[in-house]
Amino acid sequence: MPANPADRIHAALDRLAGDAPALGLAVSGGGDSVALMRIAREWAGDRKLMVATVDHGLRPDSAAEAAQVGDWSRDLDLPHEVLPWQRDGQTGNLMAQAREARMRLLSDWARRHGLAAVLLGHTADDQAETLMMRLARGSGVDGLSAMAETREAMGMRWLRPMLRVQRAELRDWLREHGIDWIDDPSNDNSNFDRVRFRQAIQSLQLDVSALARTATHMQEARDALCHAALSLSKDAVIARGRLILSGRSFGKAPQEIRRRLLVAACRWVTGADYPPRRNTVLHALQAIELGNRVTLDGTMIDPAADRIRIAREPAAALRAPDATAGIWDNRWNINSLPDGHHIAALGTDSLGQTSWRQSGLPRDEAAASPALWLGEQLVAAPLLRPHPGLRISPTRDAADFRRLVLAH
Ligand SMILES: Nc1ncnc2c1ncn2[C@@H]1O[C@H](COP(=O)(O)OP(=O)(O)OP(=O)(O)O)[C@@H](O)[C@H]1O
Repeated sequence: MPANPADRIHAALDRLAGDAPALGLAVSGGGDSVALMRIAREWAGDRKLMVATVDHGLRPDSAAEAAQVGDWSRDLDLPHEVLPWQRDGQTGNLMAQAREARMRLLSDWARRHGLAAVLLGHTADDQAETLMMRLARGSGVDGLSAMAETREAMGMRWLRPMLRVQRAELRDWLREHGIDWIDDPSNDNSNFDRVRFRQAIQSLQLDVSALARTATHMQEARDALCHAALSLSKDAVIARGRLILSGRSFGKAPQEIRRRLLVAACRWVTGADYPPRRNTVLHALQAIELGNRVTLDGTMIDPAADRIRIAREPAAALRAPDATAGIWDNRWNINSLPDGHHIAALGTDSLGQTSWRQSGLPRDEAAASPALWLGEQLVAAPLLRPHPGLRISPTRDAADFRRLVLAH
């Protein structure tokens, strides 16, 4: 492995960015992202690089710091944009909100400019800290995989080409090249978990690269689990917004593989961004083993000897807001809804009873009104046959299911 951090980052950029013609750089002004900006600039050649700084407005100097990154970008002939965060009176964990807002602002910016991906300046130290924080929380293989070098989130691709380089190496590189950066005082504030873990790593003299390697081994183990779950998912059948898994191969698989498949199935049916809580999934797995019907995060799971059917839970579908066109219940594209019609759901509840409700109307009124039924049946009420004017298609297909099985 070449000793120079810049060479190693160039090699990582070759591997991760391929020949993407336009990339974004997220630069806070801290040492890591300033080094990334310089090193990516040397590497870029004919590629278009653009820089953005999110001004969270949480410290008095934040606007001046963002402007400073603008000056440094100009020196390198790179276009720069400041993205201000408008924090509209939200309460709760400020750091988590700031992180979420930063990713959202950066992904919107990157899409606006047609950028293929955004580069982030996380280092082996950030990876080691993340691993230790997750270890302390009792995380499993997924959590201990810490940060991936490439990731899709918020409709954007994120690349971390510096995960195998240590912060100290980058600081030396910056000093050697006479390059300035901004020291954020919150990086030393031990009120933050991450800072406390950083200090613990230092005081125990733990090897940051070895910790980061553990994260890489965990990623490999996770990939193997995903691969096993993917082979099992090949038996799945998709029918009218439902998934049917083969009961026989599901029953024979190890619990961790069954858990992954069930999480993916559940997310596929509902379109949820996040997986259901681990305990609720384990509870559902137990019910399946006993052959009992169970609900999980807005889905209804109906096990039988030879198949397990995962459908949208009717009560959850009925809570979805009314729609006249567009996407309904995060599952169906409704391109044309005939005049005077509205959307309703029909399904079976956990006791096997058919629910016959729609949009909160009493049954008699609902029966009298023209409605489109979605769910286990797709018909126009009260005629109980497909409405000729209806154009409707599912928002997800089998390829999306496979993507979810591999997602982390
Ligand atoms: N305000 C910001 N504007 C743009 N990008 C940011 C901002 N804050 C963080 N990032 C991006 O996320 C990465 C990781 O964030 P983190 O909070 O660990 O970094 P930092 O301590 O702010 O600064 P640095 O990593 O540059 O030393 C940064 O390297 C940078 O790519």
